[in-house]
Amino acid sequence: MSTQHSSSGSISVPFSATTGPSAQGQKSRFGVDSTMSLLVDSLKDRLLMAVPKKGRLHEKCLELLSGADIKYNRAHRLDVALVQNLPIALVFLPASDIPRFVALGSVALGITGQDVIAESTHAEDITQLLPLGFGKCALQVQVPVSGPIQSVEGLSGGRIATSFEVLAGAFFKDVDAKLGGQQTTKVEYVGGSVEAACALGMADGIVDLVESGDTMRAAGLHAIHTLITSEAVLITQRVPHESITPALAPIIPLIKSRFAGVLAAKKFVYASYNIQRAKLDAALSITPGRRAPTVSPLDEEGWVAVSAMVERKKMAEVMDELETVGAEDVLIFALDNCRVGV
Ligand SMILES: Nc1ncnc2c1ncn2[C@@H]1O[C@H](COP(=O)(O)OP(=O)(O)OP(=O)(O)O)[C@@H](O)[C@H]1O
Ligand SMILES: O=P(O)(O)OC[C@H]1O[C@H](OP(=O)(O)OP(=O)(O)O)[C@H](O)[C@@H]1O
Repeated sequence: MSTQHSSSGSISVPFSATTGPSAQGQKSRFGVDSTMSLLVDSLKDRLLMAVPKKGRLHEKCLELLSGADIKYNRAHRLDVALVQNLPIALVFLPASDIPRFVALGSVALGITGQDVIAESTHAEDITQLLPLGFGKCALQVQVPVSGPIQSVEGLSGGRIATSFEVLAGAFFKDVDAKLGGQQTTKVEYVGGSVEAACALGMADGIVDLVESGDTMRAAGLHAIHTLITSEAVLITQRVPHESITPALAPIIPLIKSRFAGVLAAKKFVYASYNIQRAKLDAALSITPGRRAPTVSPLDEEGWVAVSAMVERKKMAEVMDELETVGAEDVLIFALDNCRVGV
């Protein structure tokens, strides 16, 4: 879908709504059909938040919204959805367009990858509010495992295929300059399936994202340098846009705080156990809690109950150690949500 966007602070009307056939057959004098004009009206008092409409980040974003109790109905084919329980409208956009929409103030908040922020020309106008712990990957220079070139210096003067022409261009400009500036590396844009470029003879190396490395290895490539690492982040404008009224401004920290709660609930579990008071010090050194553990007397002489937050990834190890020091009735509870920061 092609989208008009403006820096006016209000969401632009999707292009198809102004030019395509009206769903209701009824066009306003501005050429916007009545359904869309109602939608545009209802956006006026809402904070706009951009969410990747497809790709690697989409599903994870929907899970995050659900965890943060952001409820909405998205009509079929419509890229705007009104949130039912907060004055927010979600705008579904390609991840790579979100930095621009946020930087220009067309939307107040957005979720996208740090890689596409770095690749955009708007990085300086964007504040990263919260890393979200998913969409983790690295932008790497890759070459054929058995090829003649095995260093970034060796690629200087050659051909590079990438979807990240800004970052790759700047990187190889630097490499060329360090080698005396006699040769220029040619960085060419490829929209997807970048890994095929070397095998097809159109590039000596590529710059692309790597997570598990499966795609890279399947193409007979390996990484020889990392340009940046990336994960999904919640972003806003560096200088808040005028459309963010005093009534809407508190929504930004509210969303950040809700998202942080969802992340913390995934990161921690709640441990509870009983132990003899004589063995308490040893147990507390295993479960110090985030601030301090809760210790309550039990209705049995010499025994206490302890509860504390424990990092989920250390859960099994902590249970083993607690058992060793004499803890009994060790229980672990998953957290649905919490507010403890991450
Ligand atoms: N393999 C991966 N593992 C984890 N995160 C990734 C991976 N590939 C991409 N990402 C993250 O997801 C973002 C979107 O990538 P994706 O390829 O899904 O985009 P897309 O919206 O489908 O765009 P395109 O139209 O280029 O395919 C990337 O900018 C990056 O932050
Ligand atoms: O290291 P891996 O876990 O294999 O992931 C890396 C792949 O993921 C991304 O592409 P994606 O599959 O999103 O599709 P694309 O090639 O169309 O961009 C990226 O461009 C790599 O191709």
